[in-house]
Amino acid sequence: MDQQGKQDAVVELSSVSFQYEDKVVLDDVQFSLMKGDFVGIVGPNGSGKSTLMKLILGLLSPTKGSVHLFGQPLSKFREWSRIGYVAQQVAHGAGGFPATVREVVASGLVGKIGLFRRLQAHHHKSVEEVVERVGLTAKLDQRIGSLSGGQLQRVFIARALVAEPELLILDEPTVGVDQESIEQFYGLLRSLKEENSLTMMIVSHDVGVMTQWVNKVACVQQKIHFHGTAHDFEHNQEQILQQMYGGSMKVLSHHH
Ligand SMILES: Nc1ncnc2c1ncn2[C@@H]1O[C@H](COP(=O)(O)OP(=O)(O)OP(=O)(O)O)[C@@H](O)[C@H]1O
Repeated sequence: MDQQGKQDAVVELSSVSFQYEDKVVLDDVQFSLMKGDFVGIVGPNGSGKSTLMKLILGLLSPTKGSVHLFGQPLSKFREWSRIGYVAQQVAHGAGGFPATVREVVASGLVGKIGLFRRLQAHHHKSVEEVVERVGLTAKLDQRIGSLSGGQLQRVFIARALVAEPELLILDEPTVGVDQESIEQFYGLLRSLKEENSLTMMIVSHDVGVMTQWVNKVACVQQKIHFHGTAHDFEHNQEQILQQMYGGSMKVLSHHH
């Protein structure tokens, strides 16, 4: 990659290997995420997708190779508020949790303003604006336990966005969300991405729907089996998925 290319890389993994004790999970992986990309990560269960994300989030360090975030090596990187993360949700896991939408979204500011500082008026305003943006103003002071799976997911997106990250990483965000809400959810992600010039990375098992919305796809199974445009993925997907899933996978495509 040339120098200009490197400067535009939000994430860059060079020859990265990772193993848990004696189990090799990622082997000599090259992966880059360029500014403005919306990348979908595809791979069978246990193929290393979450591990890849944890390496990018600095939760794990590579056994070999290097990770660069916004052009800086992982070991030096401190600007974690530039990265927003929406973790995998256990469907309706928030059931009895007593916090309100406002409180959960405000908790996304902790990394930026510190745990024990009080929220200022402009922080409250940011919370209200982002809640409005995800269409939940009417629920602002309701407990999250009373929300549907799709609404809850939007609360977690708002929490990740309130600190104004440049990179948003989503792990299986559509689990427990009904089909109609999934389409709306991707539509919302796309507009948020455009409005905020976000770079996004999403892991989803729902390959047929996800690949309709992203512009790049990376297929992970210990190695990166494919890393290219969603268009090229779509044209070669039978072959790519056959190679990764051994023929046990059928993809249902949705066209808009
Ligand atoms: N803390 C750990 N200690 C040991 N092995 C682990 C640990 N975490 C994950 N693994 C193993 O590493 C491999 C890759 O796991 P990873 O969670 O990255 O896969 P994944 O592609 O995200 O899977 P899924 O689609 O099921 O979420 C799996 O075989 C898993 O069992």
